[in-house]
Amino acid sequence: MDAGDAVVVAEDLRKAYGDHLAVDGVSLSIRSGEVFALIGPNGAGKTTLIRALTGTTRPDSGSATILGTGPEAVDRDRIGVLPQSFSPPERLTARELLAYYAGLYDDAREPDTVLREVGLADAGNTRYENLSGGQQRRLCVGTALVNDPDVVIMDEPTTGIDPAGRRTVRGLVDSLAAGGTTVLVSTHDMAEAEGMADRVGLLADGDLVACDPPETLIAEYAGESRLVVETDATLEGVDYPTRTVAGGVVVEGVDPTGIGGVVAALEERGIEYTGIAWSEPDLEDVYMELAGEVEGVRTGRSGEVGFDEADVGPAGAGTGGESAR
Ligand SMILES: Nc1ncnc2c1ncn2[C@@H]1O[C@H](COP(=O)(O)OP(=O)(O)OP(=O)(O)O)[C@@H](O)[C@H]1O
Repeated sequence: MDAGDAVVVAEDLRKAYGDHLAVDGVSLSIRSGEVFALIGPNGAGKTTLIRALTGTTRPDSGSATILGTGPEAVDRDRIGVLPQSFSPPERLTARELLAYYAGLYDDAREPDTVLREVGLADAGNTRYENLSGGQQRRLCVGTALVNDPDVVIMDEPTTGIDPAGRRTVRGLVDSLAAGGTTVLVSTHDMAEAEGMADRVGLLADGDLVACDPPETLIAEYAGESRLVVETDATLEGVDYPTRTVAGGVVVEGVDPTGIGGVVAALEERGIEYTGIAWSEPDLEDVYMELAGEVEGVRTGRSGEVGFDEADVGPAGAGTGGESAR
């Protein structure tokens, strides 16, 4: 990447709380107009990294740069930030609240335009405290966009927002990026990250363990598309490698044209099954491959990760007591 093109830059950022290293020497560079999604387990360091990048926490070492300057010196008119925890004045209506934040900038957008964008056109006169949790979060997203920023940094913008609202936010991010805005978001929604981001960075234990376009990560870490047969039986005589997981058998290396052959083999051998599911590798598989074991360690249940999560994941990921890494 051309260094001059970089809009948000972390260089060897490090931040510890006591003896816990929350961010352990992270370097990344987000270019102009790029949508970058940060993913990773709870406590991985996403918020700490975002706070260091936006100047709300001081890193112990390393540097953060936004639009060519330190976060404390960046032109506030050019940046929109949505923190993970954000408590705006509760007694203001949605419209008043956007007008209040708009008033903090030299140049700002019409509150009603922003209300429409975040799907709150009908809630302009409702006090913040009387909005639902998801509506409040939508409004908070709006406050980050009210100054028409060049760089938008949002920590879990869609947490608490319903599926249709998530699509709205995703559409917003798409149109921001189409207009040249640089966007950094953190999210626990893998489909959202995969769908909206040009690049995804996965943080685990304060380390940026992977950072690439979603399709590159999927090709590298997510394994093959696979067929999951829900059965108690073992599958003999199927022309593909299989592995038994909780609740069924994963048939690997089948392409869609091979599904019929597998079903025929099951019928021929009288193998009972309750369902068959086809699964394409996706970013959730990447997550489970690179960070899935964290949950097993935390819960003391390594190797017992649920069927939906790891068992339908890449070959060898989190099943049968194997390490996910
Ligand atoms: N102000 C703080 N004081 C002490 N420890 C902190 C503080 N902020 C964060 N931590 C610790 O730093 C680590 C990283 O936390 P952080 O909030 O950055 O994680 P995260 O990836 O954003 O998690 P989540 O997905 O749950 O939001 C955690 O172990 C957390 O307990």
